[in-house]
Amino acid sequence: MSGNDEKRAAAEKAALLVEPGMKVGLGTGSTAALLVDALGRRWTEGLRFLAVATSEATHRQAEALGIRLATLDEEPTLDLTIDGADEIGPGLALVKGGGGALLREKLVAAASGRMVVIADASKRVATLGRFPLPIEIMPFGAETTRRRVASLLEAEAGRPVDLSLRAGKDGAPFVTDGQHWILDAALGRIADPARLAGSLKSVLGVVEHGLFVDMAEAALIGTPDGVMEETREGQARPGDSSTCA
Ligand SMILES: O=C(CO)[C@H](O)[C@H](O)COP(=O)(O)O
Repeated sequence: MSGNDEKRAAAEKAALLVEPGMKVGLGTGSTAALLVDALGRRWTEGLRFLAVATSEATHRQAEALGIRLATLDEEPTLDLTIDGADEIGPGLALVKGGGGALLREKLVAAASGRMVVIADASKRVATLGRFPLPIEIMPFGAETTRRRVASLLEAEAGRPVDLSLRAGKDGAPFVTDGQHWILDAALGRIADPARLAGSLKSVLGVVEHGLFVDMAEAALIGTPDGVMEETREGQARPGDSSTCA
């Protein structure tokens, strides 16, 4: 089974969690795109629900499939958000933001009764930090913010941390849907995600970071042996989407 097959299997399983009349947050990224495709097929078959997208890209995809969409301001309370992740660590702590949508992803997940993560098996890690941590910052005074973040991370890691401004395809800074920029921090290991999350939030100029702690309730992870469901408490079992509540 390839990584893409694993993503697809997890996404198809998660699509079965959506029930008639639900208000659903739709994530961003290649795994979330497979979910939106699966939900588009369910919509064609007659399932009716309301969706809030976590990015302009997901909004466009869902709109093209005919799925009914609202903004988070129109629907500030959602039943369920299903989203991908760059890393899934113990307690379902996540690193997200590889696709640059972390701010809207966090706002939508926080407005949801539950968040379910979908991913291929490569995303499961014993300790977060192998994937560079995205940190969304204000473009104004970006260099001053970068220096503040660098000194915080150096103090946390006990060594200088490589902190790069994410570039878009044209080489200019990558601009998020919220018109912000992103720093990617190569931490290697995040010993205490909750503590780092709190520290980063207090840095002037930081808009948001890609650590999602105590947000995901369950993960559906595609593996060569099928989709495994993991809960925040760490129980893993073969995925039965009907029990993923
Ligand atoms: O956080 C995200 C986007 O901001 C994505 O969920 C994350 O990058 C995973 O993407 P993919 O499903 O393509 O591996």
